Amino acid sequence: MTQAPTTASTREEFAARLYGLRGRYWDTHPFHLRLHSGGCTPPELRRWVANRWYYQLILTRKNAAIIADCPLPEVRREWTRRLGYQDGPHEGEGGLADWLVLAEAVGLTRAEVLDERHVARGVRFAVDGYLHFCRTRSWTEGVAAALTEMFSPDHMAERVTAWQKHYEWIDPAGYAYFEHRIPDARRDSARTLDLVLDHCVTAEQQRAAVEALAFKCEVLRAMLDAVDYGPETAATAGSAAPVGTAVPAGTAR
Ligand SMILES: O=C(O)c1cc(C(=O)O)c2c(n1)C(=O)C(=O)c1cc(C(=O)O)[nH]c1-2
Repeated sequence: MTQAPTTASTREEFAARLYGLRGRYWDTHPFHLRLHSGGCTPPELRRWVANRWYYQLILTRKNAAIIADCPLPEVRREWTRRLGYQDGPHEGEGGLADWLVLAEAVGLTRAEVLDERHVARGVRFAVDGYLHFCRTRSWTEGVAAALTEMFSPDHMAERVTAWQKHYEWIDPAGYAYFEHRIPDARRDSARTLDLVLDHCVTAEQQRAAVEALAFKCEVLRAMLDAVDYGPETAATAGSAAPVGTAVPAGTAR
């Protein structure tokens, strides 16, 4: 890792340091590459969707933690908009509801998503780690961690195109989440970057912000490592192996 500067960067230099983490974003993780090239089986695609649910679930809580630490009314007012995004104004609306529509579109039942039976332990630890980070670090670090949003719109758009091409069996109603999220993420990420550039002005604050974004990239990649590893979860560990995963005796895994 390159050494952080000991003096504060200019606004432009600091923005370049944050953008410099682009290569660590999860779009180039081997699982995403396979997913977008049509190489995933239906159960693998379902596993991705069921595990991402766990990430969606903590977003409102981590945003509330950021607000709880922030002493500035103008920032709190702005970040508060995010609190309603996943939960929506009413039952059946908002990001979580859209994610459940996606889950059904790929062949999962709501019950098996809601009871988290497919959530891999590595996904749980990574996502819980992100929530813990936002609860215990400064609000500026929490906001900086959300800057993966700068990299996400193009990746989400590519996902929709790739899935429509390679997985025609997915019900198109499932794409509502991404259709809503892509324009919002484009708009929000520009504002999030301004907040970080405006409020991280010392060398130490800027170093912490860059590290927060790097940490978030690791959280996302760790989630995919766990999804890629296979279907074992707390619900299946120690019980008979799920169909199709049995390893013949004497075969190294
Ligand atoms: O589908 C994706 O690839 C993707 C990535 C990310 C991200 O980069 O963290 C988010 C989302 N989607 C998303 O839908 C979302 O609401 C979101 C919120 C945040 C955040 O950290 O505050 N990231 C993301």
